[in-house]
Amino acid sequence: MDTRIGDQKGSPEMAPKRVSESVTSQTGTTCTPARDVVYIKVHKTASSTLQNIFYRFGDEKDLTFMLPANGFYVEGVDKFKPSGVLKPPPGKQYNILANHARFFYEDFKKIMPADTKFVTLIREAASHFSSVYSYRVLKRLYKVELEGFSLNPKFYFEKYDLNRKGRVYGGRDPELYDLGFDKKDMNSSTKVDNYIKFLDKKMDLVLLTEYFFESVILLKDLMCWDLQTIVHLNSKIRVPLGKEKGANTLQTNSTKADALTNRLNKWNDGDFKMYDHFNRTLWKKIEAYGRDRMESEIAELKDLTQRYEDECMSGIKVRDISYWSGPIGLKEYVIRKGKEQNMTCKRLGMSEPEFVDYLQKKHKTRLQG
Ligand SMILES: Nc1ncnc2c1ncn2[C@@H]1O[C@H](COP(=O)(O)OS(=O)(=O)O)[C@@H](OP(=O)(O)O)[C@H]1O
Repeated sequence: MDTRIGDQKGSPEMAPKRVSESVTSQTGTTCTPARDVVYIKVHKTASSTLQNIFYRFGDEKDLTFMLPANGFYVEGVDKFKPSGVLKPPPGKQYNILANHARFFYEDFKKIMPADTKFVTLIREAASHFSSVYSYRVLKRLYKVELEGFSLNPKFYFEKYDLNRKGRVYGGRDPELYDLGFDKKDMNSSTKVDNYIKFLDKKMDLVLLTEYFFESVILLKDLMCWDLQTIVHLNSKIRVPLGKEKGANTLQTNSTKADALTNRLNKWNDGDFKMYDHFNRTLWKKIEAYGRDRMESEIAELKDLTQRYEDECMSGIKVRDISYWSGPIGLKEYVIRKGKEQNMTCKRLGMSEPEFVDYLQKKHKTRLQG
């Protein structure tokens, strides 16, 4: 396999493969890379790390993204709002949705090509909730720190959140909410169970944050992609700033932390159940894929990623987001001098806001013909 870190403008052997080119796997089977995908980007699940993979793939191949007309969110709280997204260029159909959007299966199914794959990424419930609580500074909404909230979540939820309407939500079972489940039904275990069954039927793959490497290898297999496509650098890694270090984050290795985790899991019992279900299905898929094969591909992916990082990046910087999200920053990458025009490096190093802005501009240029 040619793993040179190329630039689209470089010599032919360095150019990324055309979409229609087939890929031969290590087991010798041949397939044609899929290019139509709806990725439901659930908040705080490492979703930006995964999004960068879809963005790079689609941008390299000049595919058509379903992009918000403004900002990062595909609008629609109860139903999809077509006016909130940029239209496809004349004669084109959308290929990829990889922005935050609630899961409106029927609407997306109608607009996307027939062979579209549906995928999502979810995270273990308690650490997810704690990440959401910190990032969205939910102590401002609930007027209490995470620990206090966890002692009586129903009270705070019903007082401050139940009747609020909005795309962004962190009250109870936020992952199920992003995946389209109605927050008023969170109390019904039958409805939760049925919704998990529905997701199981509609999703071609549910990735798990905690097994990110295994998950992206399965994604590669589902999409018939090569290893380069799933190289990734981690995005939105929180860096505490100032003296509030550690506030509202889930500490590990203490009885107090275990008790908090248990309370958060209990409160988010829908997300907990959903994770448990898809944890089992993921491991079945890993077994079917072959553990040895999985391990060796993960090792190869890690090596390759390290090569990309060494060749493209000279270090990291911290984007201060304390103006809205409390005293935290997000880790971002600094492109090595001389690599600024190398599209492979540029795409890999772009943060979500930079990439969305770049894709929106590119899309609008295509709309003008
Ligand atoms: N590869 C990989 N594996 C495991 N965890 C990872 C990975 N990449 C990012 N992260 C963690 O994901 C959190 C950010 O999630 P998102 O990118 O979904 O955030 S956002 O919704 O787009 O704001 C954030 O978690 P918290 O620090 O707990 O908030 C990141 O540290």
